[in-house]
Order: sequence, then structure tokens, then C-alpha cells
Amino acid sequence: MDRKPIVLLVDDMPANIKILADCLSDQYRIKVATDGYKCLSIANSNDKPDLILLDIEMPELNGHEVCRRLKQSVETANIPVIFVTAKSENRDEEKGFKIGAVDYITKPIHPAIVKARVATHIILKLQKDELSYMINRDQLTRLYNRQYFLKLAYKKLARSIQHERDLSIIIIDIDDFNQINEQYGLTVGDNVIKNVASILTQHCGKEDIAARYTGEEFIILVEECNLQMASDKAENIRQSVAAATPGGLDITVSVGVAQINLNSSSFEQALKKASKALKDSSHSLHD
Ligand SMILES: Nc1nc2c(ncn2[C@@H]2O[C@H](COP(=O)(O)OP(=O)(O)OP(=O)(O)O)[C@@H](O)[C@H]2O)c(=O)[nH]1
Repeated sequence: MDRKPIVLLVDDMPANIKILADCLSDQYRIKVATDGYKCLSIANSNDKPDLILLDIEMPELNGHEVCRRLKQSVETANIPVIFVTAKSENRDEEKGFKIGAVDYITKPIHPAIVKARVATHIILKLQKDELSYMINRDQLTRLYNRQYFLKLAYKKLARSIQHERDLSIIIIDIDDFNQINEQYGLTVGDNVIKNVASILTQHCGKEDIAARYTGEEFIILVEECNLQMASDKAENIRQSVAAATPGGLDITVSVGVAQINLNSSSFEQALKKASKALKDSSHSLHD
């Protein structure tokens, strides 16, 4: 773990925040919010907390409402919330869990208990993050795997339809890859795949989604990109791979491109089109 986990402390009383921060600042990076809106804004930022300690009774937006909103949004639903509150009745605690909290700490604060509970939930959160990273990625290249790519692609497609933004796909296939394996062995083959993945990542913008689609085939979903732009990008990738001699070998890739018709065609149709374009281009390569 190369970064300190982030704990967000939310309480309208600065004195309470100070007590919690004194318990936790040795081990965690601390962020603070003195109202519910600030908490939601930090939780939705790029530098998200790994855990939120949330007071319940706050003016304007109370802790229950904040927790509900956090759990309703896909952006923030997986951030664990612990209520830290003076409300100590069993039914209060039960309500906290029903809303989606993972734990419930009652005031007055006992530093050792806060530390222990925070440690437990931080470990669980980090393990969960690691697990979902592994589930969604291809182990060799660290690109997204096909299943996760398709999940993200459908979301992106819906967004592109909503905002009427062009969307294109590029398929990239390493030529004669079977021969590389047979001639140089699987380890060299693996390195070639890794190198090609890294080259195409260099051509991807922040909003592009790149994945390992099959063994020696990659796919990129490019947002705000029409057919011509996608073709240019694909050609740049093709030339970069040819120039890079991945693993010391003269590797070439074939590319296929398709723009998704947001009005009529489906994602699957665009995939078929791109695959056909890829086949046509690799046939012409071998003709
Ligand atoms: N080294 C290595 N080989 C893999 C991996 N995944 C799949 N392969 C191999 O990649 C090869 C792909 O073979 P083909 O689909 O015939 O690909 P090709 O030789 O490029 O043929 P075309 O796609 O028709 O141009 C198969 O032999 C797979 O066993 C991997 O992770 N590492």
C-alpha cells in the first residue's frame, strides 16, 4: 500500500472533529467536513475517502440523509460509513444500519474503540478495492478484461446517446501471434502482448476505455470520436507498434474501426462492423 488511507470526519462541532483526528491522524490521511453538503462534495471528488465517520445531528442535512445520498449514488455507494453519535438507543443504531452504515460508534468517544473499528473497516475496504480491481482487469496487461469492458461500454453508450456524443470502437489484433508463440515461446509471446497493451494505453485519453478483448486482440472505446478520428487514432497505434519492435521483434497489428450509430444500430452491430473491418485489413495484409 503506497498511500495512506483517507478518513473523512464529518461533524458540525469542530471540537468533536479534533478528538477523532487526534485518534486517527497518525495512521490515516484526514479530511474534514463540518456539514453534510461538504461531506457529499468530498465524497464525490476524485480523491475519495476510504471511510467516513459521520455525525447524525447536524443542521440542514443530517447524517441519516447524507448516508442515504451516499448509498444511492454509484460514485459513493462503496465508501463505508460509520455513524459517530450521541444517539445511543438500540433503535437509533438499528436505523443507522438500515440506512447503510457499516458500524455505529456512540459518544463520548473512546479513542481505542474508534481506532480499532476504523482499522477493521479500512482493511475490509482496501481488500474489497483490490478484489474488484483484480476481477475487472486482465492479469497480464492490467487492462480491463472483456466482461468489465462490456459493462462500462454499455454505460458509456447510454451517456453518449443522452448527450448526443459520437462514440467509436477500435479493435487491434496482433498479426500472426500464434507463430510468435510457436517460434519464440509463450514468455516472449506474453511480453509482446504486454508491450502492445502498453503502447495502446499511451494513445488512450482519460475517457477512453481500453481492454484486452481476447488472447491477442484489444479493443478501445473512444468517446467524442467519429469514424475519421477513430481511423486516425487506429493508424497512429498501428504505426507506433510497428516502430516500437516490442520484445525486440518485428510485430505488426491490424486494426478495425467502427462508429456506433447512436440512432439505430446497437453496440453489437458496431462490434461486428469493427471486426469485419479488422478482418478485411488483415486479409489485405496477407494477400
Ligand atoms: N503467450 C500467450 N499466448 C496467448 C495468450 N492468450 C492466447 N494466446 C495464444 O494466442 C494464439 C492466438 O492464435 P490465433 O487466434 O490463431 O491468432 P493469429 O496467429 O494472430 O491469427 P489471426 O488472428 O487469424 O491473425 C493462440 O495460440 C493462443 O493460445 C497469452 O496470454 N499469452
